[in-house]
Amino acid sequence: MAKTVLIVDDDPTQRRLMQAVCERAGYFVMQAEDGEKAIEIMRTDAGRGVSVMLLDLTMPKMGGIEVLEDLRKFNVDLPVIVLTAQGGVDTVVKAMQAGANDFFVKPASPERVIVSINNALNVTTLKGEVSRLKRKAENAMGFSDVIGGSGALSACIRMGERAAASGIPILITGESGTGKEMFARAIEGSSERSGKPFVTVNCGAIPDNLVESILFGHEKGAFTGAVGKHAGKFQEANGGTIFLDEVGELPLEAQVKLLRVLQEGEVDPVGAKRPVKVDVRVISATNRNLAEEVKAGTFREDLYYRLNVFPIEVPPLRERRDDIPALIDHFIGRYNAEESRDVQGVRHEVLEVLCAQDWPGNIRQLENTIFRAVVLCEGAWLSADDFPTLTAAFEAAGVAGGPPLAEETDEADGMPIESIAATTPSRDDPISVLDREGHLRSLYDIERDLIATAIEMYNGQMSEVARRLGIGRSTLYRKVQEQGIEVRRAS
Ligand SMILES: Nc1ncnc2c1ncn2[C@@H]1O[C@H](COP(=O)(O)OP(=O)(O)OP(=O)(O)O)[C@@H](O)[C@H]1O
Repeated sequence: MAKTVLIVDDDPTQRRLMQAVCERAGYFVMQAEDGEKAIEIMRTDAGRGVSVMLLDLTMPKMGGIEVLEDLRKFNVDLPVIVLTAQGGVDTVVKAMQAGANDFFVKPASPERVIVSINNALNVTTLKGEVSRLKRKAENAMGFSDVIGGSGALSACIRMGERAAASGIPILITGESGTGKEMFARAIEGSSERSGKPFVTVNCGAIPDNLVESILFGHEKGAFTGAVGKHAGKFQEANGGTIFLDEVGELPLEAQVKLLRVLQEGEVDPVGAKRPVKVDVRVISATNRNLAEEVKAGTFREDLYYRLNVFPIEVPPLRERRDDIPALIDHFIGRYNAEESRDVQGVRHEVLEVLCAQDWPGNIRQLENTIFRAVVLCEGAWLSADDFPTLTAAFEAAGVAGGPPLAEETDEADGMPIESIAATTPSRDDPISVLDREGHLRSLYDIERDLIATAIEMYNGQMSEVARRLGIGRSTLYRKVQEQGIEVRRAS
């Protein structure tokens, strides 16, 4: 999703110029004609969508420094880039002291403006990523780290929040990669055990003969190879939480011992004379049907009831497709930060195909797909070419790869532009409202054809195109960007 820039300037010409520069780089734009209006916007819901502010320092009524000071009282994080007519050191120092992130002296080149905005956004993303990793390292992740607001996920989050408020044993079920461990971490981070140890055990990955010693510990010499005393995962997790992933894979003997830990709150290290008291919250997870395992005799019924006191089922991604755009945005931000890349988002038509996939490997698969796409991407927006494993899906949807969006220009720059959309109709082929089977085409498709036709008819004169279509130029640029209408300079 494109980020939004709020332009605050009392000069309408400056605002229009900046708007054109930002929109050409793929940003959404909001405008405020004075400082008071800017503060008003930032205090509303619309302000929450703003990612960076371009702020003129010299304005009547409320100057830029005053705006900054006011803003920092309720929003310390928003990156603010100040514009000044005079490059006096004093003014710049004052602005930086008031919390500006960067400055430039007017008139600035479009490249300078965009580099400054991109840098500010990259710093925000990096800060977010650092704080997420810090929370993870400190076992203090919360439900705000769980991305997605679909109905299916929200219900799960509400359950998780309730469970976090008590010490009740939780069984998280769901397909592989749906985020079961992430939920377990969010539960611990939202509970009074936040910041305490969080120990993950993949029960399916431990050899049968070592399960007991790894979970419950052993004394020196308890068995051949036990050269030293070992505390085991439960003692390691003392005071915090143990996450037993794939709990259905535990051998029956270990299941008996686990039941004892849950009932008595103590572990029996192998070869030890006395049990050891532990205070551990148990969260277990499985992608198997444990009730079936109980019927088949491979999982103890008493342990099943003990673990399954508070079940939470994390739905597969295909049942919460509404979450896909936000997850993609999140992963683009993460991999931009990790790989020092500057990908802005996904082209609209590409996003549609991504949302339509079933993602059998769930969020893990989506995450890895975005990681690879960010590394492959050569432009600012992820295109079909960046998803080589989904070529067939893009072909079936009629989505072509193609070069990255070229920089647009308009009549103000004295350079005509021409637009070529995959579906651009010619002038002799008026836009049809019906498809080949005689059914109504979607509004989206008709609109895209109309815009492409208008750009072609009016030779890329964007003001004229916008006027003819009866929409603002910023809306026109946004639609061109969103609808993947390729725009390139005429030769
Ligand atoms: N809601 C979410 N928001 C952001 N990232 C998520 C979300 N859910 C899962 N992830 C990410 O997806 C990846 C897989 O998640 P996780 O390991 O929690 O899944 P799992 O269900 O425990 O998988 P498995 O069953 O294979 O162990 C992780 O990198 C995790 O950070």
